[in-house]
Amino acid sequence: MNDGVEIALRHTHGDFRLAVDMTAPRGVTALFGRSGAGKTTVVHAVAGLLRPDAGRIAVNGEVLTDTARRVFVPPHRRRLGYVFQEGRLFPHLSVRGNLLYARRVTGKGAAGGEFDRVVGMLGLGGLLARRPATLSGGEKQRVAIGRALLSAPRLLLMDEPLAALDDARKAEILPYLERLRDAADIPVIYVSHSVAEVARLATSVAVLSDGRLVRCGPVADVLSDPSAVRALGVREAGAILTGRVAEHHDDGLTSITVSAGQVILPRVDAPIGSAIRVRIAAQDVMLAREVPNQISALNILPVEVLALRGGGGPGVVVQLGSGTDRLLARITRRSADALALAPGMHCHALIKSMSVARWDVGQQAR
Ligand SMILES: Nc1ncnc2c1ncn2[C@@H]1O[C@H](COP(=O)(O)OP(=O)(O)OP(=O)(O)O)[C@@H](O)[C@H]1O
Repeated sequence: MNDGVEIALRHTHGDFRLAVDMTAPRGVTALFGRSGAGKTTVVHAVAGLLRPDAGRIAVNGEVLTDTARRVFVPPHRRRLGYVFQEGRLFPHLSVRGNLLYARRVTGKGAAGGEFDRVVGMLGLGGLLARRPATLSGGEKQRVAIGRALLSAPRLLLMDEPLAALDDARKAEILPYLERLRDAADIPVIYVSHSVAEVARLATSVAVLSDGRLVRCGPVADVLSDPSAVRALGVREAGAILTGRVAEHHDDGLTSITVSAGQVILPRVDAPIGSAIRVRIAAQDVMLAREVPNQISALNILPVEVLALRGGGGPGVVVQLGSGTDRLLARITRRSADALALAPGMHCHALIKSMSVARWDVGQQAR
């Protein structure tokens, strides 16, 4: 059967028109867009909370909505797990009671081994006897995710699950979401308007703008695509470097082996050999024709200019090949002209170690 979610939708809310054709493969597909882009409308259509004017939605080949054939499976029969911004746990039940709730209602759901697996994956073992009122926001969200998974869904919908949390709680829950991404064998649709979150968690990303799909594909491809920068936001734009932890140094830095060499970052809390991904913001990358000497930036990677894209303003976005990864650099047009940057040219990308935030470094299974 088809692995993933096929979404073809046409819908009008007043002046707002949604027209989306996309596939969310297995893994985490981020639905990214600014406020009002249409993300929630897509999620509601998938959940069966909205009947689109026209469209077809199928999960692993099973049709849930098909307006042409008058198919509309009601929400409660779609077997989807739904995680909202707020955990929406039952206050009168313990964490264990909340986790087992879906099973009690549907009579289906996970068997004992699955319960233990989900509790282990989300680190809920020590919380099982507690009531929701005694949990932090991040803990509540982990319970909500566990409850959704234990209803044995064929698809997990997560609608900005971190939006209500402060940065510290977000940072605490992200490693669990990474584990979920790497362990889940169902597609996950994850709504977000944070590029940093998308870079950290997504396998694929669909970028929505004004009800239209601007770009859809593997996360590393989309985040390094200069034509997606406007929709992602120029200040937030940045590409993903993948690598492995090579060495932890005594001065609080960690060396990472990447396909084009090594980069040095502030301490990465992961064992030697761990596979990691790092978001490098486009505005933190400088370019040089020659290897500069006597410069404070610790990271100098050989790169090839792949494309340049300017807008109406003084800046240009340069897409760079760095070994098998891609980077983006956002520099002034004046600098691009002074360096005579052109596709095919080899130069050097300079990245300050300290410009990479802890939040921008994530772990992945491989
Ligand atoms: N039931 C409705 N009736 C009329 N207009 C609606 C309805 N639901 C959504 N809209 C409009 O459709 C557009 C898309 O809304 P939607 O909630 O899908 O966006 P979003 O990307 O999820 O935004 P946010 O990040 O703010 O939640 C908005 O202009 C919104 O006002």
